[in-house]
Amino acid sequence: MHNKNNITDKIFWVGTNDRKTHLFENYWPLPKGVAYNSYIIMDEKVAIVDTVERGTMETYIDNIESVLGDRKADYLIINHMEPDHSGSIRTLVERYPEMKIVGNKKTFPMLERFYGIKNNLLEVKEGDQLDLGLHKLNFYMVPMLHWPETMVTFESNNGILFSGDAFGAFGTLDGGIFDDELDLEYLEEEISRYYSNIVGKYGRPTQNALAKLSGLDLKMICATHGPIWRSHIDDIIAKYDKWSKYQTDEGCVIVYASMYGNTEKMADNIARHLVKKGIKKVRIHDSSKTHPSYIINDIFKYRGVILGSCAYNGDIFPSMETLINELEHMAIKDHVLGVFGSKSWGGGGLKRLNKFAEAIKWETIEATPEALCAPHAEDFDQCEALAEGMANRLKDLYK
Ligand SMILES: Cc1cc2nc3c(=O)[nH]c(=O)nc-3n(C[C@H](O)[C@H](O)[C@H](O)COP(=O)(O)O)c2cc1C
Repeated sequence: MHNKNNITDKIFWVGTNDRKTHLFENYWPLPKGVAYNSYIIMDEKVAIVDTVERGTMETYIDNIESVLGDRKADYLIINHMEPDHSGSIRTLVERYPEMKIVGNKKTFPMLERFYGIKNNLLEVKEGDQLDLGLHKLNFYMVPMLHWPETMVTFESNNGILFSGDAFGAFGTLDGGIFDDELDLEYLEEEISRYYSNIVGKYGRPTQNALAKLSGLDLKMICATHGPIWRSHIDDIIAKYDKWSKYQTDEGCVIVYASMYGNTEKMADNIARHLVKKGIKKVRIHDSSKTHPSYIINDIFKYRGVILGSCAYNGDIFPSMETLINELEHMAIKDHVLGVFGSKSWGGGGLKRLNKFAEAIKWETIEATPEALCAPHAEDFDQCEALAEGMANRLKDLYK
């Protein structure tokens, strides 16, 4: 690394950008890549905070060496054991065998099982402090944000929170590392998509963590992915608060599964009536074309959700099955749901959507149109009734 990335005169970003990987966790698309952030605190004692995914390890080791020079690392702080952050631990341990590994009681069993490391451990618990000299590291447990062992590290002299995956984002750090150096408009969708898909299931633990950290005087938030927050701290905290309370705006996400266009026609008809009835923010997705991560991200934004599927071999169309499985698994709360479908004989799509409605326990709209082969006038009347029910409910909720 030719440029050292200073955060303060003694703290450095030594992370890496990954523009090669297509799918994060082998599932979530990365159109704008992802950064793995790691930090070094240079003091009487030297501490490294988190590591990077092993695929970018060579760059990472160069980055570390350009900051450390001949010095050795004294501590490695592990806020989170997921392999995109722990993947380089074994290499660091080989390089700095004296280095103490700092984690909590849930960190170390994972460290042993993943990497066979069981020596030189320093266990910390809630409220413990590690003194590096000028820098004091304070540890807070934030379980299930988004793993059981997750903790955060607060450097109290500079007001810097090393937050692990909390406040993270997809997207590489292109030329800058701070929020005010980067184009946040360009990254906006990647910030919310990271929250909704990676952290989104854990609304309650996120709320608990926000309450716990609310007393800290934060000057910077250094997450393990995405920008370092220093100019928009209040904004990102407000967003996390809103998202983790499942608060949404007036609007409706329509998702359809359609092979030959009949179910799609119904979706378009419903959208038209929604807009006519004053709902401006309408987003339509084809479940076979759009990855669930983008649909889930929209569902985290808007209160209304309308799902429609054709019947397929006695059941629902597979791409819609994938989406509703994921919604159920994530247990997203507080939406208004409408469902519709199409069939040519015994059906299957709408039946499955009705089962989903029971399981997810969202408020539902009464009209549930189901066309036989192609939608006809009476089906479009039902589509209008569904749109009207949704629009009225949304207008009522946001008046
Ligand atoms: C491979 C295949 C399997 C189907 N399976 C069923 C079924 O099990 N039950 C049913 O009622 N209709 C079934 N259909 C018919 C479609 O669900 C129906 O024609 C529907 O209107 C298609 O909607 P679309 O034009 O949006 O794709 C099937 C159609 C295809 C092509």
